[in-house]
Amino acid sequence: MTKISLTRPDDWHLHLRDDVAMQAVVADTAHRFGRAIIMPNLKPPVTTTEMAVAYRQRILNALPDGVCFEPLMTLYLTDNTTAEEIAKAKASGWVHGVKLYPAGATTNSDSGVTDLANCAAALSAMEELDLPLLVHGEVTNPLVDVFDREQVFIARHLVPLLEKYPRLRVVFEHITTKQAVDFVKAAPGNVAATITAHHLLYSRNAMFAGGIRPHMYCLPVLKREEHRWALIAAATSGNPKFFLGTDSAPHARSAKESACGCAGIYTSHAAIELYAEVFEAAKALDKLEAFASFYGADFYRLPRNSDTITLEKTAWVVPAELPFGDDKIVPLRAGEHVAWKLA
Ligand SMILES: NC(=O)N[C@@H](CC(=O)O)C(=O)O
Ligand SMILES: [Zn+2]
Ligand SMILES: [Zn+2]
Repeated sequence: MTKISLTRPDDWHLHLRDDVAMQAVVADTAHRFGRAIIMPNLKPPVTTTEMAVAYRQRILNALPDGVCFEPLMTLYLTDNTTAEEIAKAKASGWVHGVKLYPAGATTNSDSGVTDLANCAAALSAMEELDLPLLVHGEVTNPLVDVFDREQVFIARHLVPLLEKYPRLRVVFEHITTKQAVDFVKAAPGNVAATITAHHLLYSRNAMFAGGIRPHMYCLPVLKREEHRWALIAAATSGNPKFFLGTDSAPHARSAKESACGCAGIYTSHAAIELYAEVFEAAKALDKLEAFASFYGADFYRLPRNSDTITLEKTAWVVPAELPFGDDKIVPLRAGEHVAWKLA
């Protein structure tokens, strides 16, 4: 196969940042995807509907002329999020989910939730109003091994959460383990998961290939090869609970190449192309469209896109770096080939 057309995909997990950083990256997403779920972990975080609506407008203002792209906004859940704020978010029509960051789990999660018990009113309101909870599913206990934090989160937090709020729609974001795949498969229909391109393409070996590779560091951290196989099997299975979410998370080169480098991998410049590589290698290109363009929209109860994109099997070289305000981003595959190209 040398060319494929698919319904325009959506990205169900994306970091666009703000200001000049956003200006540098938003076109990469908007050229490929019709919509994206925009993560709220700005500084300060997007904790109110008012902030989300203002952020949405800044995203629209940053779009290149003539490009049609719909940012789907989210709120950042804190210990203090009220049921009133949830009602406001739902009523606005612009907010499509509320993001749970366990405090300290990842980039800009300092204002995140310290104990889910503090969020009872907000979670009840979300269940009642049918506003999905989007979860960064890792425990933060420093005694838990960093490679086990996702599987421990399932048992300690996700299972009790779904017992308490059985009708709450939950997206387990950027899953990285076989345990997460098994959990989502066995869960009822109100539970789904996003899977990134980098967790489908790389195992943790990639972080240490010939030396330490800060641009391959993200959270949840890359896992063993056997987990990657489980993710590929889930993504290519045709199970509508698994859909595309890049978690493209740009950081300045200087912040990544540091004694304490930031977590996050930038993939928006080649996002759908990278997924095409995975699906082709798994001999499942026929499953790509539903994973990328149907299942997420269905879960979020939004119409599927009606236009299409075309990918060609033409290798191209990713630039060594991309502009990022005063700094640069080192994108995934910098200086290396990507097998598919957006026509
Ligand atoms: N994925 C990452 O490694 N980083 C994300 C945060 C997140 O999604 O956890 C970021 O905002 O940089
Ligand atoms: Zn996360
Ligand atoms: Zn993320």
